[in-house]
Amino acid sequence: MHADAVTAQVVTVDRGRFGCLLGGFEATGDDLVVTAMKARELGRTAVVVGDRVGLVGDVSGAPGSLSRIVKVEPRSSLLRRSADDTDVVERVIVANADQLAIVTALADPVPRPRMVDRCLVAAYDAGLDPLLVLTKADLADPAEFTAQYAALEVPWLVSRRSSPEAFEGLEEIREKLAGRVTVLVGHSGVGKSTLVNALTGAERATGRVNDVTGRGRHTSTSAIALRLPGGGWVVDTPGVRSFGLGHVDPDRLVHAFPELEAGTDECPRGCTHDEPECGLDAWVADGHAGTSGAARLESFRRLLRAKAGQPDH
Ligand SMILES: Nc1nc2c(ncn2[C@@H]2O[C@H](COP(=O)(O)OP(=O)(O)OP(=O)(O)O)[C@@H](O)[C@H]2O)c(=O)[nH]1
Ligand SMILES: [Zn+2]
Repeated sequence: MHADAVTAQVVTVDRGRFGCLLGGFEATGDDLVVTAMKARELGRTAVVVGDRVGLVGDVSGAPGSLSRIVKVEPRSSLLRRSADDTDVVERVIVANADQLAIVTALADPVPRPRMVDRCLVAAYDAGLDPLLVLTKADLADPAEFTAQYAALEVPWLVSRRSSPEAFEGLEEIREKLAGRVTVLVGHSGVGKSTLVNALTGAERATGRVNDVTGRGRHTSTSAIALRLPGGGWVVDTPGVRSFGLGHVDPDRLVHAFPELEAGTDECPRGCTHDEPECGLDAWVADGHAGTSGAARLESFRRLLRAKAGQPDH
């Protein structure tokens, strides 16, 4: 069936219309993005940015042309979220990414470690390598923040504005993103748009993918893929404002806290890790989880409670 389908990869989703890059992310040469809709035979199968798809029909990309997605290839990874922590219904955001860059400002707005922890859980759940990108290092010293994640061994990079138009740290960030598909998530105001513009700027000037995908017109979109001039792709997530974790099994939550996970050997059978008998308090008190162990244990327990629909205490 559909042996003649043309291979493409989804770069935008907008109200039932999918922007599909012919040849996929690896394609070189002139990018041709074709507009497509889902074929009826796909039923309720979700199609998201990053999905590798098969297209039939008009794949000319001519204005007004519309082709049909008849096939969605198996995914190597899938970034998901739920509407809130008690909602088990998941929404898929991005398929086939390699890396999740959690963009956090070091000041203005102040970093929110619990939000970072939440994103780390989403990364581990999705099978993506986490990366912390700390912006606005011109306003605050990164040392205090990075100390909190020292025990975790999550790689981190820093950027700082050195003049109204120039940023330092971009080269290291480019190197880390080169050849990979990286999803960027971050709270409003952390400088994510500034970063995306700086990273993809050269490409934008020559107007290729951005011309076709027209970022400005897609303010309602949850994700959009943009080519990096040095190879690789970034997926911006302007519409993702929260990371509900209702779909993540509580038993798997602890994997996102590797410096705590080893301590669960000391727990009673069936421990919820939020009860007086839990072995993690002693594990942290003995210093096994580093200097930020207590804060991370508190963060872990807040997530457990949020998932159980319990208020924080
Ligand atoms: N001092 C300083 N300011 C920065 C830096 N990066 C970005 N900003 C500023 O921070 C503000 C927010 O940046 P944006 O890029 O719009 O932030 P955003 O994360 O995309 O926020 P939304 O557009 O609300 O999603 C802007 O005024 C930027 O000029 C930086 O490294 N240092
Ligand atoms: Zn426990």
